[in-house]
Amino acid sequence: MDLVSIVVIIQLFFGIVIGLYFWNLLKNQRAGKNTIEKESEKEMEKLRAMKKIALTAPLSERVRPSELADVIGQEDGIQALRASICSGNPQHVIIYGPPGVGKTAAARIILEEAKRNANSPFRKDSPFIELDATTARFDERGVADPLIGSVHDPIYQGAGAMGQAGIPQPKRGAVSNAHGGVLFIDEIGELHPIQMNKLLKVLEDRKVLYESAYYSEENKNIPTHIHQIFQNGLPADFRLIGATTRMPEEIPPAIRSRCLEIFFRELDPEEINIVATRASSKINSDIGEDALSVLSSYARNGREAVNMIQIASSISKKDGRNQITQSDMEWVVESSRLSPRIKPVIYPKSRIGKVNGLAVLGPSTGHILEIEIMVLPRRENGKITITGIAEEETIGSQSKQIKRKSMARGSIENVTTLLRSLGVPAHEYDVHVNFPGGIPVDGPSAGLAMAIGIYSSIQKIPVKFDVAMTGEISLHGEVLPIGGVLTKIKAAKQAGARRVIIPKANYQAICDRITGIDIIPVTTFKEALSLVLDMEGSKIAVNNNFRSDKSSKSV
Ligand SMILES: Nc1ncnc2c1ncn2[C@@H]1O[C@H](COP(=O)(O)OP(=O)(O)OP(=O)(O)O)[C@@H](O)[C@H]1O
Repeated sequence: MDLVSIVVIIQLFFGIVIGLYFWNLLKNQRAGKNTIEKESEKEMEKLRAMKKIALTAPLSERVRPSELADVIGQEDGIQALRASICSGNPQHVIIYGPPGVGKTAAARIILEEAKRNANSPFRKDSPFIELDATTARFDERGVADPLIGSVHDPIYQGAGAMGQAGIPQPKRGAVSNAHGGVLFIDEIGELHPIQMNKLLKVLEDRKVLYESAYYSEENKNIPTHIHQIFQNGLPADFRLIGATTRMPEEIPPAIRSRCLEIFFRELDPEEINIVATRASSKINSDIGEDALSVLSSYARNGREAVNMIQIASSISKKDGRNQITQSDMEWVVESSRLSPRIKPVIYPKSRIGKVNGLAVLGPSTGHILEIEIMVLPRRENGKITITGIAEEETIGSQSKQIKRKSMARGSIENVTTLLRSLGVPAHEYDVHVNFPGGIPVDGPSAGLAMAIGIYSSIQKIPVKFDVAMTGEISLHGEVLPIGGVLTKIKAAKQAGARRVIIPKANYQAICDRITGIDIIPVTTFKEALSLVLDMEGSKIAVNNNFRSDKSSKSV
């Protein structure tokens, strides 16, 4: 055998070995593919079977408002939402409000309403993308970010054909999915500060810019669309609607300044009843007045009302009835351990050292705040005790927080100095100011009420029972503006006050439209004093006082 034949045989041998190797590889690949296909077919079968099973939709879904008119009691908020989203130039929006009062419901409907306006930049197919900030977790390395999107680098397993070719692949996030439409972020106040900063950048640029160490402009393997995305960004031009149960001060100022701020309020019992009646009719149940009255004294919001109806109707239907009775509802209250909704009302009699202050709880819920003050002749230096307030408060955003001494405490020191300067010897007394009711009060807006209360206690003149008041007080006796004045006026009216004293600087044209309560703007403490002291009651009070407390000093 010559050398050539040997080489040919060796070549043939290696040819056969290599051929067998690739044939085997191909066979394995085919077998693998077949197995995957078979496996996938089995899983698809299971999925199809799962899809056929469906329980009835929860009542909360069946009664979800489908148009804005179905959202009860939020007329002011909805008007503002319409103005900001349905115009020819829609704005970003943040909706503040307590839980379960229709924020999400209204946000879900508003885009459809905007599309009906011929001048709206939203198109018929503009998307509505929803994201819950409490679950939108992200990876600090940018591997996965449901809000902004991320880059799938070729180092990751399962990067597919592109990954094997060393190509980084941008993955769209909610901001790009919402391009041309609305991005609704529920609980926007819970967004991680890094995500919030990235969102601000997207709002500014109206596109998302991606980076990857694996991207190179020179890489000819990278497809054109990926070059485009890395070089020009991925479009993300949308209008943001954020919803939050937090207070405006807790939301980063940078996002607030880019958004129109809208407030949804707590529903009152009559509105809760409307939500509940609609919910029961959706499930073909009747509900009587007495059952409704139990429901509305416990349900604090629309969601709670719907849930209570759902449970009560299950009980009645189990007994073969279509009528939800009072005892069904009482059973729901009892078994769910619900505590009654307290409706604060003013005390019906003028008293010394008792003043109706006003507070805002949460972003848009007002409360009447009975403040009680007692003065006793001082033992030493004139002690000031203040109870029922927050001892210190935290201000700022998640990224930067500052703790400071309670402003209510600081404000009472201003009050006693002011009273001394007006010739009222507050320093000759130990003063105790109490905010009963278990709500930790804070902020300077009770200053006016405290000053009136201390004056009343020292001079033994009762404060009119049907007047409520709010305002910060300066050392020179000016009544300074405060926040949430409209919410406070409504709370005063609901509690039965006939007059409400507010700082003049807070008076707005809208106040003229509020009926059922006199709104009196003041600029000074003295002005307020002349309006709220019950001089009629004072003679009786002074006489009583001398009988009961001979040791207290008369001034
Ligand atoms: N003002 C309302 N009018 C009619 N139905 C309401 C209203 N508020 C709440 N509901 C009912 O309660 C359900 C929950 O309301 P929704 O999710 O809109 O509240 P939310 O304010 O967004 O609360 P959260 O802050 O907890 O998300 C709605 O689907 C609806 O059935």
